[in-house]
Amino acid sequence: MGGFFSSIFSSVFGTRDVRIFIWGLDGTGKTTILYRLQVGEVDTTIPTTRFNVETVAYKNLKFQAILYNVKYPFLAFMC
Ligand SMILES: Nc1nc2c(ncn2[C@@H]2O[C@H](COP(=O)(O)OP(=O)(O)OP(=O)(O)O)[C@@H](O)[C@H]2O)c(=O)[nH]1
Ligand SMILES: [Mg+2]
Repeated sequence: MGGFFSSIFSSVFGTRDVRIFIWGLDGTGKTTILYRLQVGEVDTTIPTTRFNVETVAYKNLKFQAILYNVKYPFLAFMC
């Protein structure tokens, strides 16, 4: 799934600066999507606790991504 979405992002966003919110259960490919855009192939990922925010530069696209693991209560995301 990570590979699929990284292809979609690169073709849709063009040159605009955007902020995206990616949410899903653990192990569903959220971090892989970003790493595929940043470094290409992805060997291993470290599970994210609650959420993390990353700035990604890919070709002429720069965006900020918030990765949120929905197994944690939403209030934990706000803290
Ligand atoms: N086969 C396959 N494996 C994938 C794909 N995307 C991710 N994975 C694998 O699924 C596992 C979990 O991917 P992550 O990107 O760490 O998942 P995550 O959603 O960030 O997980 P948390 O950080 O725990 O919330 C890794 O071993 C990835 O290599 C995909 O499109 N195809
Ligand atoms: Mg992750």
